[in-house]
Formats: sequence, structure tokens, C-alpha cells
Amino acid sequence: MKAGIIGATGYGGLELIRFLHQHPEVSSLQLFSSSEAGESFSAKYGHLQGIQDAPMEAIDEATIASLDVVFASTPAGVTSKLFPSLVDKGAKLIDLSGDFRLQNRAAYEQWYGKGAAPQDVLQKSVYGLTEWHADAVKDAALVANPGCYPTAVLLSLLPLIKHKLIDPSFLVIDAKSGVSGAGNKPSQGTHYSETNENFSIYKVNKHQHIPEIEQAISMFAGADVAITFNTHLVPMTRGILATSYAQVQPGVTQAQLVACLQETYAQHKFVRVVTDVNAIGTNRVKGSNYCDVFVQLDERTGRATIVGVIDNLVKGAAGQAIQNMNVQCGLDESTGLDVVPLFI
Ligand SMILES: NC(=O)C1=CN([C@@H]2O[C@H](COP(=O)(O)OP(=O)(O)OC[C@H]3O[C@@H](n4cnc5c(N)ncnc54)[C@H](OP(=O)(O)O)[C@@H]3O)[C@@H](O)[C@H]2O)C=CC1
Ligand SMILES: CC(=O)N[C@@H](CCC(=O)OP(=O)(O)O)C(=O)O
Repeated sequence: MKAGIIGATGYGGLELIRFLHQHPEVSSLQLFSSSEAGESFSAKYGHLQGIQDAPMEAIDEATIASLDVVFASTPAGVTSKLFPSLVDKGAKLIDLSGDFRLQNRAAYEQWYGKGAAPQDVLQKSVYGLTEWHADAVKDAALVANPGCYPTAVLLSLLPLIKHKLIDPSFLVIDAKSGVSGAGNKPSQGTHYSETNENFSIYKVNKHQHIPEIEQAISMFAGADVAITFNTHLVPMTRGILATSYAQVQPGVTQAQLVACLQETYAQHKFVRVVTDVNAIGTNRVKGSNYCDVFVQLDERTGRATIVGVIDNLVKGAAGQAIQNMNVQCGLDESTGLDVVPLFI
């Protein structure tokens, strides 16, 4: 397969390159850049010397359409303009940005503060939380890859909501991310001297992933759900740990909660149900496409603590995007993604 990446110079792009290079079905990889066309990729990123030396190319519709699969790892607002004329032109499209995740255009405009994608193209896009939407992804011309936080949150919560073990109407979600989640563009908020030895909360009650998580949960809850969701910056490079608090339905036991997660993910190798709290942490998934999930009922309060852990750049971005590509192309979903977590 001939693959291409738009936005390859960013962090998501770098992770796509890392995995696509060792993907057995990808025969060629073209990199497109809006700012550095003509420059050798390895001249910019020396760790890819001898691996990805070819010059980057300008973003050109005809070239992109001639490929089999194209990933866009660009900031919000780019693919809503770039993709509409490319859908159904040949290449399968996978967007890592938020542009095609929300079916409600007004919600996108409110939370992202940008113009939404055209309605007809939005309707053709499929939300690619792979473990939950593989049937739709396999026929999709355009996949909206989920956000990093929603991936960790939804993979841990959806089974318990679907099977009515927790009350979806009062969910409190407390999430923490490493700094690579903010991309490679330097900013005051991600400056070393301001993130090192610091732990901070940001975008309080205004995070753009709130409507994305609500959209997915509402589908399974059968009613519109409003969540409390907040995000924190941790002084580390990779990883997301999302902790949710939910009231369990009367009579629900710890054994039922664990069994629900285990049964849901029995056939899904990338979601691992962890039962030992000491075995849950960002270093257990670092560099890999795994999402580890954990649940513990507090019998005193009747509330469950539910945890999801991912590497934001892999299961939260490039890894899940390639998992979606595999499904779209009729391959085993784990093709090219079987890597062992880094741990240390
Ligand atoms: N970082 C993460 O953990 C995650 C990120 N995401 C989302 O994935 C997308 C990429 O994220 P990330 O790689 O971190 O971001 P980066 O900021 O690291 O990289 C984005 C890349 O997009 C390209 N770009 C910038 N502006 C434009 C433009 N106007 N037109 C075309 N290309 C442009 C740039 O490459 P060039 O100048 O070469 O064109 C840039 O390197 C974002 O939408 C992000 O929100 C989703 C999940 C997790
Ligand atoms: C640490 C950090 O800043 N993380 C980013 C994650 C953004 C992201 O994944 O972007 P989408 O909007 O495309 O989903 C944030 O919280 O906005």
C-alpha cells in the first residue's frame, strides 16, 4: 500500500512514521508539509537518517488522491477545508484532528472556536474508536480518529455504561497528560522551566474533548449526558491517565464491574484489564498501542473509581490511526502495531 502523511513534522506525524516504517503492508511512505516542502526529512529529524531521507512534498490534491491511504496529523481547522474535495477520490482518509469527530457542527464551532466541516462530509465520516466502531470503520472513506483523552476515558467507561452498571448522569472525570499532548509547537505553557516540577490544571470545564466524550457516552446511555471533565499537565513527555468517578447502580458488585470489562475486551488485544492497582501506570503502556483499564468499587460510598491509561501519541493518536487503517484495509487490526511497551 502507498501511504502518505500530512503534518508529518509534528509529534503525531513522527509516531506515524515510526510505525508505518515497520508495517508489513506499507510499501511506500510520502510526507507532505505545508511549511518545509523540498527539505529532507532526516535533515530536520536526525534520528531518521538512513530511514526517512527523502524530501517532503508540497500538499497537492492529485498526489494525495493517488495514494491508498492518507493520514492528516494537522491542527484543528486544516482538514475541514482540505478533506472535503478528497473524500471518495481514491485514498482512504484518516484524520487525527478534531475536525470530523463531532456530528453537531454548532458544538464544534463552540468548543474549537473555528468553522465546522461541511455537513455532507461530516455525515460520511466515521468516529474511529476502533474497539467499538470497527464495523463502521471498515467501510469508511474518512475516519475521524478520536482525541487522546476521549480514547482513555471511553475505553474504560463505555462497557460499564452500555451494561448499565454505572449511572451515566453524574460522571466526574479527572485526566492528566504528559506535555507531548500539546504538540511540538513551543509555547509559554509547555516551556521546560514552567512545566518541570509543576503540576497544573488547564482549560477548566472548557476542554474541547468534553463534547466528544458526551457524544459517545450519550449514544450508549440512550439520553443526553453532561459530564464534568478536567485536564491536568504532568511534567513528563508521554502518557495519559484518566480517572473517572461514577455511582454504581444498586446491587452492583466489584466482581460484576471487572467481569464486564473483561468480557467486553476478551477479543481485543489492545485493551488490557488490569486487576492489580500497582500494575496500572503510564509506563506500562509507553510507546505502545495498549490501553490499560482498571475499576475499583468503593463499597462505603457506592462509587466506582475507573481508570484508563494510554500513550497519548500511540493509542491516543498514531497507533489508533494505524489500527483504523488496518480495519479499513481488511487487515488484522494489530498489523504493524505489535510493539512491547518501553516501561523504563
Ligand atoms: N499530540 C497528541 O498527543 C495528540 C494530538 N492530536 C491531534 O493530532 C493533530 C496533530 O497533533 P500534533 O502532531 O501533536 O501537532 P504538532 O503541532 O506537533 O504538529 C502539527 C503539524 O501540522 C502541520 N501544520 C501546521 N499548520 C498547518 C496548516 N495550516 N496546514 C497544513 N499543515 C499544517 C505542521 O507541519 P508542517 O509545517 O510540516 O506542515 C505541524 O508539524 C492535532 O490536531 C492534535 O490536536 C490527537 C491526539 C493526540
Ligand atoms: C497536554 C495537552 O495540551 N493536550 C492537548 C490534547 C489535544 C488533542 O489531542 O487535540 P484534539 O483537539 O485534536 O483532540 C489538549 O489538552 O488540548
